[in-house]
Amino acid sequence: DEPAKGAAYWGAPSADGGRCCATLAEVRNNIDRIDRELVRLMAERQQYVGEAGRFKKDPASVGDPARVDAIIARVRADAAAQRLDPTVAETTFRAMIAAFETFERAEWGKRQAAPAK
Ligand SMILES: O=C(O)C(=O)C[C@]1(C(=O)O)C=C[C@@H](O)C=C1
Repeated sequence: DEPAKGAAYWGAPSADGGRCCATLAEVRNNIDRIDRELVRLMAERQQYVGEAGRFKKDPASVGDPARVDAIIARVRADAAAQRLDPTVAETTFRAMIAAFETFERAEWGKRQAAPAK
């Protein structure tokens, strides 16, 4: 694939300073690269979420709406500063945290069933 010579028609600079993308395959290669990084970071996040569960007295205490609100406020501000649509950021993080809460509750239950020696 040859790179596009000019900026994206919808505004400059586009992705990679207007150098990307001449083809849909080029767009998707970049999305795949970014997704691999996101998965790596989510795996690291999951380890800390599991740790957080050690400080909760029961599975019903796993969810902490005040903490979630604080995360969302920070994420929206960070998103705006980095030109990520804040609504995309909030929707993604709310879904991610909900999934991690389910994970954290399950881990809590596993620890009860098989406590560390
Ligand atoms: O900070 C915590 O207490 C967590 O358990 C982590 C986490 C998160 O995924 O960030 C998950 C559940 C809570 O609702 C709040 C935040």
